[in-house]
Amino acid sequence: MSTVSTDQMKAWCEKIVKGREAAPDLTLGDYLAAAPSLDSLADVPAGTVVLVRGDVDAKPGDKVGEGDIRLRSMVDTLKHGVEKGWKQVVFGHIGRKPEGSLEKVAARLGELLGQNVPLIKDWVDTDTNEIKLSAAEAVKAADPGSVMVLENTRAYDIERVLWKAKVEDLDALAPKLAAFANSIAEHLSTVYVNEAFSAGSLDASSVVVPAAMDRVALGKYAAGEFNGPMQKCLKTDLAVFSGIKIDKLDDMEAMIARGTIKQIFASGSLAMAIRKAIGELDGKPVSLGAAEDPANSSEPWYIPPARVAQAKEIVADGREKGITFTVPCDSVVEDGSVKDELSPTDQQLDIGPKSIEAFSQAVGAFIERTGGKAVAFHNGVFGVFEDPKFEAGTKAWIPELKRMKEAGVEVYVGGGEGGKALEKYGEDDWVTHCFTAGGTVLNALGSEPVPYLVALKLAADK
Ligand SMILES: Nc1ncnc2c1ncn2[C@@H]1O[C@H](COP(=O)(O)OP(=O)(O)O)[C@@H](O)[C@H]1O
Ligand SMILES: O=C(OP(=O)(O)O)[C@H](O)COP(=O)(O)O
Repeated sequence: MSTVSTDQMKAWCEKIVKGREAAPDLTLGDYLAAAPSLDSLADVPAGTVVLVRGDVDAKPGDKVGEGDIRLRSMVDTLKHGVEKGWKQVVFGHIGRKPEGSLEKVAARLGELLGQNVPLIKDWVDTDTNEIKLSAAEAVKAADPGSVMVLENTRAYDIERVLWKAKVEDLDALAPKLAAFANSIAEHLSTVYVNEAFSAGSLDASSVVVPAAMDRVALGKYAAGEFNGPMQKCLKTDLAVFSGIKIDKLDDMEAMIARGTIKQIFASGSLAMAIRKAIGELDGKPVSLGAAEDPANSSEPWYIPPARVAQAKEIVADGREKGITFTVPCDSVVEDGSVKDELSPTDQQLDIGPKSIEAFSQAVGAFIERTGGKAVAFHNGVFGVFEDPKFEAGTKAWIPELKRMKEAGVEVYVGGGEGGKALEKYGEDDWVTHCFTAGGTVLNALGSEPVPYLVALKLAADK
């Protein structure tokens, strides 16, 4: 059994927390080449306990097929383990809060696998961060070929301690994280599979537990997504960035640097930074309204001056490379009215009708220019689409994806809210492929490595 010392854990976590900074030259391809495949575990004998970090953040509906796409993504890997006679222990998070339960998820996994999938509710001693012996006994007593689920990892603080950790915090955190990982290795297993494609946060179950494992592997679904559709997206011609997370500008920069993008559509709240940048470059000042008022600096839609400066560099550099930028020219504000220019108190919550028309025309021009021989990647939503008052931009955009696909364009949709909008306003077959993950896809295509791939590489390199 592997045991990780506190110093080793500290060094491990430092690499995880630093991400790209720790290994600036590594690409997605390097991480994928390093991550062992499920087939590499062919010699693991029947009866072995195998940990599966699962993509269990799902809300199963009444029927199979509803709200369980991430659970279905795990079926091939889990069936493989059942056939091998492994005792598989699925663990992972549901939602952001500690209260979420995996009860429905375990039941739906049972339906998908055609076998009883029990939930082990109480499995970490919160004083010591070690595995409770009752949970270890339950796993030991399970039959070969069984599948169990451990209750929501985020119920325990240890799962979340790296989320906001800085390198200087690691002295205090390393002993606790080492205790957790070592206890899992001692009482559950040292064989670990990651089949949690969307779990891109710094959860201990994704990025720390591999430190104490003897064998690790990337699940079949995740490997297929990274090696298949993701590779197409790495060569996208058109990138659509939308939504509220302004740090997507970092990903835009990284994608542009890869050299294939010829056209960018920016929409939603984050597009305001690009719109202002274009205004400044072209001598036509643009107001961001409430989004540029420092009084709102703690709001998720606040756009700091540094982001406008970054957007200016992106646009100036992009134009030199021949990239065209399409951004909204009007906005829907809080009271539902449409404005070309925002007053200092207006908050932009959707794009207006002129912008909808402009994006549609730009899609037409893209299809004409490429003859449909192109790849398009879409991320995010064009407004607060959950509220009918602010859904028009997103609702009108989704059929444009269908239009592109029908013209021959390969259309990929990053999961997250963009995926939800496709579900709400379109059909699966309107696009070539919709990912089951939002953040992970942007990490893989953008500026930061996918944390769990970093951990699998570190484990494989041990
Ligand atoms: N002005 C806005 N434009 C777009 N989305 C917004 C805006 N204000 C708030 N949002 C919210 O941001 C979320 C989508 O943005 P984001 O989280 O960046 O997308 P994703 O989850 O696809 O990465 C949605 O819930 C949306 O309602
Ligand atoms: O829903 C998820 O990702 P997504 O919103 O990026 O698609 C994953 O469960 C990750 O969730 P997290 O962002 O709470 O770590």
